[in-house]
Amino acid sequence: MTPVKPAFDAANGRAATVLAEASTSGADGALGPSPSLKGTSSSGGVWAPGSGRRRQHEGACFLIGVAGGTASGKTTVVDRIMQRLQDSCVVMLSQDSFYRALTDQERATVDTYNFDHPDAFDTPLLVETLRQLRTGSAAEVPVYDFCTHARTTETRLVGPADVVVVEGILVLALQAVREMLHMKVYVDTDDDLRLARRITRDTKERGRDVAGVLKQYSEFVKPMFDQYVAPSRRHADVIIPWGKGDNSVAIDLITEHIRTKLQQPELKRIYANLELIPSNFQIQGMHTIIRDRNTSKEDFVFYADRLNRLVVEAGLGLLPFTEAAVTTPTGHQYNGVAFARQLCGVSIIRSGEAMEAALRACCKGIKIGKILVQRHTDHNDVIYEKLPTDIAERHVLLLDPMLTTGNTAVKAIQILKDKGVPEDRILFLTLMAAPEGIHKVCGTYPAVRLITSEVDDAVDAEYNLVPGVGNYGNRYFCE
Ligand SMILES: O=P(O)(O)OC[C@H]1O[C@H](OP(=O)(O)OP(=O)(O)O)[C@H](O)[C@@H]1O
Repeated sequence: MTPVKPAFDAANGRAATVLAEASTSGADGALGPSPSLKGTSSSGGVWAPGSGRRRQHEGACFLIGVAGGTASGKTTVVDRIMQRLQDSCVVMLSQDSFYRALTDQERATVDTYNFDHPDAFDTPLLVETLRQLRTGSAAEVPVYDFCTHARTTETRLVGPADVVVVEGILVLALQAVREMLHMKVYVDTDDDLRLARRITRDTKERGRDVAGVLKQYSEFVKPMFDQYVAPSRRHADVIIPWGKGDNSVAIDLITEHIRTKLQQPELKRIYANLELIPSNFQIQGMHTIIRDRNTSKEDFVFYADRLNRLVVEAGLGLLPFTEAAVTTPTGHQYNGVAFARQLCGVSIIRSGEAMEAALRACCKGIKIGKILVQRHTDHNDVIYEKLPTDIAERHVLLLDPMLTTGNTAVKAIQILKDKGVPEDRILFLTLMAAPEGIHKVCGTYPAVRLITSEVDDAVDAEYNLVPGVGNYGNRYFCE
């Protein structure tokens, strides 16, 4: 195992140089690489500029995949992204590092070996490496020797990192890799331009002749591009048109998105459908009171109601609106918006009913249905439900102050879906949520929006929130 050297010195612009090395030694759109032309594995397509600096953001890291055809400009795009993220710890991985070692037979006929096919890569190892980096750990990356077409005995330790950028022709084409990525980028460059660049690069930098480049291009690179790389474009979140000049607008948008994500709490980075109400001392103070075992029932209800109101208002703020202009008493026009109609609430019995007053206070005369489900069973045990008959036509504010394992919420949401409510019309409102519950709800229903005022630490062995609030229903209704 060899720790990656902190090769990045952004201040003097070494980034581009190191990336170029990585690219040269890699087999991007490999043309049945001639060993002597592939260089050594010294850079191995692994670049870890951030390894010499401390992570700026704790927790899981943000994974970006950059795909595109051979000579499309992937490494330049990665270079630009990394240069703009100098204040974070960024690691670049090349898919080329994960080439499978050739068998003796494949090595004997290496000129006809298809380096552009998915089978050429050790995808399970790449996925496992990404999984480790994604959870905020370091990972050992294989070092591929392009002369012998085998892995060396060395590995390189990379990460932990705030951001990992993995580039390669097939990173969006391989489903298992794609599913690891938080952001998928495709570099879209005209085919003729790519071929021209490829010929120039391989003849000037790798000593090939034009006929050889064209032969391999037509036999392997182009067919694999058509079959795998080009179709993977549809999986991209961002497609960057990349021609002769840099597309700095696209790079700005991508890096701003990454910056935003890095500043967000870890769960918010993972789930776009999670809405965390921005914390302040008022909110923390109210949570402090309701979580205190010595708080009286009267105070518990008072401050829980205040928090409920905040969560309800935050949920209402996510509903669609229409433009509306009104005239003020002094005759001036005010250009505003009109609320969405067709709402209803659904409370999960019993604690969810404690949020009804807050919803009624915000939405006069709103219809509120009820659901009671059995907690912690493998079955969808609906014990009771009473829902508005036209619920499928409404936006639904689902109320429950505590999200623990997420079992109850998932069952309640499934009931709403079974009644015909589209997922994207369901807002789940809660005061406090455990990470387990957030994973369960946001992961199971990516279009349902989950709004919470605080994220708790965990769930204990008795299925209580940690630190939690105790038995919310008892404290609100009984004690
Ligand atoms: O995410 P889960 O692990 O499913 O747990 C969450 C459920 O637990 C609480 O109800 P509780 O069992 O305390 O019942 P109550 O509301 O009737 O008091 C809470 O109000 C949720 O309904």
